[in-house]
Amino acid sequence: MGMPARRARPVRVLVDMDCVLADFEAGLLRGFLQRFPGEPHVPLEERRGFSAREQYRALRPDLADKVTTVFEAPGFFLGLEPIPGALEAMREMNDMQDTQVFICTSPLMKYDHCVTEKYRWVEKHLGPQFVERIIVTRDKTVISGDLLIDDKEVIQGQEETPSWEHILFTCCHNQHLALPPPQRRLRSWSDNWREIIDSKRGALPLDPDRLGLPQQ
Ligand SMILES: O=c1ccn([C@@H]2O[C@H](COP(=O)(O)O)[C@@H](O)[C@H]2O)c(=O)[nH]1
Ligand SMILES: [Mg+2]
Repeated sequence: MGMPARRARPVRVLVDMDCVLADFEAGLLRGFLQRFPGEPHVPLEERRGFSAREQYRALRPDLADKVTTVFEAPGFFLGLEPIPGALEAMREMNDMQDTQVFICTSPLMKYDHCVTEKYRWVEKHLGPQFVERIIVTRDKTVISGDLLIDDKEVIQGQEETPSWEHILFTCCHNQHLALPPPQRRLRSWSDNWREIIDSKRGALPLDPDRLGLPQQ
């Protein structure tokens, strides 16, 4: 008979929203061109660095505030298109055994529309079961997880050694970066995200059931 089966701890995956699930960069460029036709802009192939605001500032100082008005406007976050393959990947990940999925996203400081629209976006594209999985935080380092899939090249906060491994999700603004080993990339949702999740299973405390070892 033996002892009741004990399961291994699930792998907890934190998935960023802007540029990973929702196409922030394409929405921003589209909105900028509509709002400020005739002004210089940064084509997606030329985006460098996380902050669009700073790159527009470098192009011409007054463009920093102009580009910011685009992503602070009502309807901006709700209107973003899903990143190709993201919704299917999230549903599949959520159905995987021994896997917990959370959406981990940072709000704007000017949060009026951003926060509610992020919730509405998730409900619209992924459904209410994912709304329960939203974590909104300006500091992702204090959230515990095994993996954080995020397009931001450097993620810093109060916790110097976050529990998660940061997987850099490729986006126009980070595609040129050479990553310091052993940092890993996910090039798109067609890339090997399942393998990355499975690579974390070996690092978890071993399940005696699966090894045939006596349980304590
Ligand atoms: O130039 C920019 C570009 C983006 N933002 C905001 O940062 C967060 C990104 O959140 P993540 O969770 O890291 O994806 C989002 O609120 C963007 O609007 C910015 O402030 N300036
Ligand atoms: Mg992001």
